[in-house]
Amino acid sequence: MPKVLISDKMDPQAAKIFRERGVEVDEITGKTPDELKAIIGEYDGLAIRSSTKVTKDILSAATNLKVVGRAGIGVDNVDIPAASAAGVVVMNTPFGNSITTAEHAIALMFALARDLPEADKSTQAGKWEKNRFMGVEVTSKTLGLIGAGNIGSIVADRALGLKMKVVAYDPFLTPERAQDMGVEKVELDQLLARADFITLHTPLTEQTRNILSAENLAKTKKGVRIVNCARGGLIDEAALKAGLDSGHIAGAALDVFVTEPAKESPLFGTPNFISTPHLGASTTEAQVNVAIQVAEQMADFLVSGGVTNALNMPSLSAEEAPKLKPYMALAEKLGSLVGQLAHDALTGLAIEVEGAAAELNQKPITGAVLAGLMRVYSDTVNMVNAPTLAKERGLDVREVRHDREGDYHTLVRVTVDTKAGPKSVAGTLFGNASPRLTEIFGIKVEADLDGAMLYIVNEDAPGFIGRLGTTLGEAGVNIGTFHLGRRTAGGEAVLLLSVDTRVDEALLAKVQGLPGVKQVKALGF
Ligand SMILES: NC(=O)c1ccc[n+]([C@@H]2O[C@H](COP(=O)([O-])OP(=O)(O)OC[C@H]3O[C@@H](n4cnc5c(N)ncnc54)[C@H](O)[C@@H]3O)[C@@H](O)[C@H]2O)c1
Ligand SMILES: O=C(O)[C@H](O)COP(=O)(O)O
Repeated sequence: MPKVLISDKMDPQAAKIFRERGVEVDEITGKTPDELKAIIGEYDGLAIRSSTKVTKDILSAATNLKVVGRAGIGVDNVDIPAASAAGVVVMNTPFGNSITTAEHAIALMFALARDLPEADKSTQAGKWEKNRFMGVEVTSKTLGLIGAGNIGSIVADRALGLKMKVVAYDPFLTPERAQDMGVEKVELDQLLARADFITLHTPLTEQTRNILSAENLAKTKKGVRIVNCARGGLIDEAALKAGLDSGHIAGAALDVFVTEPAKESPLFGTPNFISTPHLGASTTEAQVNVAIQVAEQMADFLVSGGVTNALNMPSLSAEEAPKLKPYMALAEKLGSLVGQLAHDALTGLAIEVEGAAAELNQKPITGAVLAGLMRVYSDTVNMVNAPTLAKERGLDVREVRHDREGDYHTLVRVTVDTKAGPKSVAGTLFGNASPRLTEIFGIKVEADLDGAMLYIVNEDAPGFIGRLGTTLGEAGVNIGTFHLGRRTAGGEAVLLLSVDTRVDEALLAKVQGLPGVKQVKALGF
């Protein structure tokens, strides 16, 4: 039974779903990094929000970990390259809290427009300062959206409903999408110059860090009001404070800070500054949504291999997973075979599918080939880290899908580019379930690739098989299965034997010494 740790506060629906789906679950929140490190080795899955930091150090102790599930959107608290290198899938729930966060941005915009927190404080202090608070309308004002993805587009929709004009800066926003959204796509400088309100909705990346820098804040319209419900670090907090103090910025509302929890900040106490403690996603509805989604996605992965919303692996639905499973086994065996026989000076490889295989999602097949192939270099390789390892080695990976009838109802072929030219192996599924090799380096041979095997290339000549059988027999090695193929009668032949005991170096040398033997190699699957 797979075991998951929920390490941040999550709606109880998550634990309920894990248990219903046959996953054991512990809910232990508030652990320090050292405490988490001490227990993480027990778990196959880790379900988090934004508090738990999944660092390289934590991952180094996570010896059983297969998946990190983020009940929410931002994954900047997860070291994704380190997770990928450790073969851990990282998934999030990209839509579950979008409406809630967009509503928080709109709420903060209104709070700024009418100075609601301060008005509330003064009223409850018995001051009744009716003449102190003079707000602004949002109707007909220009809202500048920085980032027009899921949340930004919901904010735009709500703002248009409030009769605002919306301009958006997002380099990935197409003109067609902007038109559909009813917003005007602009450059950042135009947005800064025109917006009465600015809301930020981008992830924190090297491109977006300090996107509202001192220089950019100076380009904003005097009296601008700024809302950040995305990520701390998008705004230079010191420059924001200076802009509020000088009166150039009429108000700012931050839900997120460079350092969280933000127990102190120069911004605290600044007039016209409002803050909330990273509450963007904190509604009952959003928390139920993300808890259900993360538990379903993680359980799908741990129980049936389905992959949804992964950031470091292609998607694979829970319905596709069982169909693809035998193909992934075949692909991994073919990758492993070429890896064991032809891994020297590889520059690239092509993975071709035809027949029934061509109707499936090819990405998991490619991932499995790479996992099998890269295992020659590292025994901690799996489908998550294999593509990165292949990239690091500069391998050119090509996927080809053939729309043609071949000799087999379904076929996967792996061709590696070697110094000696392309070398190809192919395989099919017997009974749609059982992987079978059909061709090795241009020679037709039908073989199971299973357990300990011997690969022998020899000259096709009478008496060889007898001599080989005697040599192995005298060494106490029992032959399980025996598969033979040849290029031409009397030409080059290939033998694939499964053996019940490991063939040691001394015996390999003996076989290599038999007349007509060109190559001998012990294989393992
Ligand atoms: N405060 C909270 O509690 C809370 C809740 C949910 C999400 N968030 C955060 O809100 C942000 C947006 O989430 P989303 O779901 O809309 O993400 P999204 O991926 O759907 O949208 C992000 C948008 O930013 C755009 N973008 C990327 N680089 C850009 C750049 N350099 N300049 C301008 N635009 C750029 C992308 O093209 C994309 O359209 C994320 O940082 C997320 O972590 C915060
Ligand atoms: O990216 C997100 O989903 C938000 O920042 C929400 O974070 P939280 O789950 O800690 O509330």
